Amino acid sequence: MLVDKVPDTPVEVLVDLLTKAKDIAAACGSVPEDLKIHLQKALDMASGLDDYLEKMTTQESQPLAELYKKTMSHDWDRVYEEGKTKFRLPKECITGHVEGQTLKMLVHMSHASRVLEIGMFTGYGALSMAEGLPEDGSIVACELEPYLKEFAQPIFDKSPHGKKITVKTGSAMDTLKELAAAGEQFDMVFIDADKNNYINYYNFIMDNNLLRLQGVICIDNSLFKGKVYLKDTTDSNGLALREFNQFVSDDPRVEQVIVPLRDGISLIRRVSVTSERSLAQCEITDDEVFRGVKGRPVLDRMRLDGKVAYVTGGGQGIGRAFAHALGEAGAKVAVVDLVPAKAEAVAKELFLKGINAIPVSADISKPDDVQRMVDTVVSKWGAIHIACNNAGVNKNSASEDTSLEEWDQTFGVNLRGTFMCCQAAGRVMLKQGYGKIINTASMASLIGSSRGPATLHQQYSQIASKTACHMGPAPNCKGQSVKQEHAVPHPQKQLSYNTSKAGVVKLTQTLGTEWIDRGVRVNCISPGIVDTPLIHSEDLRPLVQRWLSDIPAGRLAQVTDLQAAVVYLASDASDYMTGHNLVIEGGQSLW
Ligand SMILES: C[S@@+](CC[C@H](N)C(=O)[O-])C[C@H]1O[C@@H](n2cnc3c(N)ncnc32)[C@H](O)[C@@H]1O
Repeated sequence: MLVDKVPDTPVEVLVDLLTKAKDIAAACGSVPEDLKIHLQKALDMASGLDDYLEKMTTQESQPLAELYKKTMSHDWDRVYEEGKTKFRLPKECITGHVEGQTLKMLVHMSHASRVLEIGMFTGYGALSMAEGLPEDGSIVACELEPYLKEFAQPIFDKSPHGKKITVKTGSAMDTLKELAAAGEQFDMVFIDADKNNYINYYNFIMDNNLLRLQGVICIDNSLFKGKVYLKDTTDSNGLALREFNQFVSDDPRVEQVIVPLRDGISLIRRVSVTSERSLAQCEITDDEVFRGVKGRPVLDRMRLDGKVAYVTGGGQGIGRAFAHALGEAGAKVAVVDLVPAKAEAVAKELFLKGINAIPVSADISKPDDVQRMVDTVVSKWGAIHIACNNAGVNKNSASEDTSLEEWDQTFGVNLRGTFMCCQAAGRVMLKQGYGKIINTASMASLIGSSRGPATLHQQYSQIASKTACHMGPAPNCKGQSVKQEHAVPHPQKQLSYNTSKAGVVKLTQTLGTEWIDRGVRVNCISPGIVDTPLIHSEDLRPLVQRWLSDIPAGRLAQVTDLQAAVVYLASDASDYMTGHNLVIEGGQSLW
């Protein structure tokens, strides 16, 4: 702790008072030794706290360290005397390391993507929060003094996170009015400016819905050196904060806690509008639309916390994306793949992200492997709530040349294998009285091949015969709905694949209706052409242009385009959906 500092927090005031008391005691011969020892212990206790917090808090980034140094070494009195700032700004205004890290973590933990700061000073808090934001997150920082924007900007520019910060100079209240008029909303608001206006900022934010549902307001200096609770306080800022804290504590729209970190940080959370206190004040239709089903707003109903899932073909491509999506939504995930190393690699990725995951190797065309997979998951986690049957193979050949071997192999995995997985997982789910099965079908279930000019057709047949891949759907063919004279040649000839995927849809529809009354929903996802490394091979590159011309969305699907669908179908939000084929193909099947 800096001894020459003006005491700025309750602990610093305490240290100051204890130091003075200790010095007096030391100078006075009649003070009992015990009292001196206790004074020293109290001083050690108080003076050690901030240093310890400082040391144990994750080190600040280089740009933040630079910003702190630049702020502390700047001659703020001179700046004021030269008329560059309207007010004399004490360098102690800065939030600093521990508080900056706290703000950054709050941004992270609240999953905020839009932040509002009222009172930026040299931007330490703004940059700390920016570091906690996702790449496309943003902060609006309000600051009265234009000089401070110029001061902070060069360091913002050095940080990869600086571009997330927009500084609005001028009166914060004017900026708030501007933001409200533009319909802006924020996930987190940090109020750290003129203390006597806190109550006005707070009320304006709440009354104009500048704070999102489930948003958080953080208030700096809410203990104001202890003056908020000391009886002899006459300081106008201390009194303003005291009144503010009381006002928030009585406000039925929110709940709050004051964390005694540094000079106090209040955390204020909008409570659900469905709280009895709030409801008493207005007339509303009090039903599940208003309150949410079981009190859960729609996005919460897509959470999968506590659920157990497996994903076959989880070692790469679509299956890997599904495994990540289900895990991110809260499920434990068994990553199943034919190739043990692939299952292990993806399970490891999930584990690194804090998701409980296990690898399972299984060939889903083999009944014993399928049963072992299901038994492994049940013995590990006691249930299967989500069965994601995604593994598949794709082979290409002209129908007149398709061998029975190719047909059987394709059906063995895509249809027979998917059936075996549905049956084995379904038996567990029927016993549980609950389950979500999501099969991967394909756009191929909807559309068929069309013929182009012979030369192109032959050329593409050769190229496309190399598109066979083990997992997930591969490129498909022209929609039946398109008249032949407009048809653009589509090269892939994959009768067995198309037919097997049409079978997956029928399997899904049949199981989906047969099992729904026992709590098991069965749906499938039909992806269009998915952008995989395979598609970018030299051989296949010429085909991509042709495919693109048939996709209204103007691009191939990314595996991430499919992730929300699997989470939705795995969640309670889709409980009334069964036997459905959810087609995600950028509109291709409609052209
Ligand atoms: C305590 S400092 C902010 C510290 C800052 N949050 C940080 O992270 O270091 C308060 C800032 O609020 C600004 N301020 C005071 N009154 C204001 C107002 N009415 N509108 C906008 N900014 C204001 C001051 O110029 C000062 O820079």
